[in-house]
Amino acid sequence: MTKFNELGISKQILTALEKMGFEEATPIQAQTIPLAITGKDVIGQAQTGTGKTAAFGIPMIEKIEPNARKIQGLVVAPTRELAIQVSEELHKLGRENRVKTLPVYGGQHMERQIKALKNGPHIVVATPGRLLDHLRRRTIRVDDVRVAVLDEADEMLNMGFIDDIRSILEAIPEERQTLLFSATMPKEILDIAKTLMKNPEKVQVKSKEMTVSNIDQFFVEVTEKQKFDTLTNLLDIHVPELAIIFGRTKKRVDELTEGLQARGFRAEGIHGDLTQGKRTSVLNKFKLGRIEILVATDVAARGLDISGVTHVYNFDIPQDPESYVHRIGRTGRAGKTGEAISFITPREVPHLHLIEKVTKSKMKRMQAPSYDEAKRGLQQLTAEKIMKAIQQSDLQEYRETATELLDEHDSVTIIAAALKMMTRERRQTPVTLTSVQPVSVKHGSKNKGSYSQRGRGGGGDKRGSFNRKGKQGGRNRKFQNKRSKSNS
Ligand SMILES: Nc1ncnc2c1ncn2[C@@H]1O[C@H](COP(=O)(O)OP(=O)(O)OP(=O)(O)O)[C@@H](O)[C@H]1O
Ligand SMILES: [Mg+2]
Repeated sequence: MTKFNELGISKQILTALEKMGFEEATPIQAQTIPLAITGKDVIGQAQTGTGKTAAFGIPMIEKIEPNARKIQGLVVAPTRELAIQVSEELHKLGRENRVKTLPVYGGQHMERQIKALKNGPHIVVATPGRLLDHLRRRTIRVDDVRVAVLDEADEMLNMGFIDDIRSILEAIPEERQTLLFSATMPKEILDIAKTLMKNPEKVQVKSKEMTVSNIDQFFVEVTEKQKFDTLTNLLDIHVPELAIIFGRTKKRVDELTEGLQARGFRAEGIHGDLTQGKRTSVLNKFKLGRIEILVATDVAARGLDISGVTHVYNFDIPQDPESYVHRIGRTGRAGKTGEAISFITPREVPHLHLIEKVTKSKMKRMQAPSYDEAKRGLQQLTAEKIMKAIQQSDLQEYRETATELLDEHDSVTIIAAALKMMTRERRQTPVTLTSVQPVSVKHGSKNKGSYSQRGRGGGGDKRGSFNRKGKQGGRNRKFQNKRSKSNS
């Protein structure tokens, strides 16, 4: 257990941390902050949701000279939503120092962005494509950048981004400090990383598993055709506060979203083909709880920190074990608990074992629930609504009719009828999705079954004590626990 004031952090940031409700440093923060404050290049690897943002954010803010209206810190992140989130967290950390942060990402108005850049931000958090655009147009100057961070570093150094990242880093003066963070760091990516840094120190908060121990991991074996009904059954039984459902493709996400909406769930989809306005509004609705289900491609797999996500469903199992680690890491953050449920078709069983092997974790088998179990789950929900009405509403004007009904039938019959009327029969809306091919372990690689172009991930970290004032989410815990136990 490390206090922040033992880490050589300045007074203003300590005040900011206090205001954010952070009481103790997490292990990755305790181990990387003092090192990075001395100016060393650091590669930091620790499990999802363990505070890597502040681990690089605090040393970066320490290096900012607020009186100089120049970009002194640059963070590169793989998605727009993550850039926005990281920028917000850095803003909170740097508030007492009057550090200005700006997210810069694609899909935003170029002119507006250029104007904001002229306002003199100290830190820019950018997605690679848009950042390169600005560098080419000379609308961003990185000559004064002292600290550069690659968040989700293994993703940023992967095939899709590596050339952009090289160009970006080449534009920054060589005296810079470079910090790389991620929950996963496959060996070959680590080798590339070292070529971009100066004698980096690798800090790996070790643990047995790559995944977070307070996420309960399950798999359900289902045929492709059974997947959707199984999903809605599970949702009715689990009653997530907020859930993320990952689908393999954009089309899949669209179809899943429509299907869930047709069955009466408050669900919306997010993927790369939507306009930025739509992406932002869907994510905001989800954060506010106006929708309870976010259906997503891997665009939402990394870094996003949304409190209240109690369940992650892999409707389609991901190709890469790393992707599995990041996806399920959208729950069980900052010491909270969560559940991850992966759907596996019979042909994908070997792939399941590969993921388990690489991540060094185990998924427990969960039986696909029956429709009757799901209906009981739904009835419980209706029962909760009735209990709430008893507690919260004035029922006086309904009493007369109620008494009349009781003259005709016994109370159980009347309540059963009321429950039936208030409970939606999901299966009355049939939904058929376009089938997708099962994921397969690719043979002929030295890795005993490699997956896509990436390599194997390394270890993870140990979750340390994680104290934060604030609420633990979850609605109607009592009912939920009872139900999930009987079904998992
Ligand atoms: N010392 C702390 N005490 C309490 N809460 C913290 C602390 N540090 C960070 N947090 C909170 O924990 C949550 C997770 O942090 P963060 O998003 O930085 O995790 P991460 O390690 O980057 O995860 P990922 O690998 O998914 O990107 C955030 O809500 C953050 O504000
Ligand atoms: Mg992160």
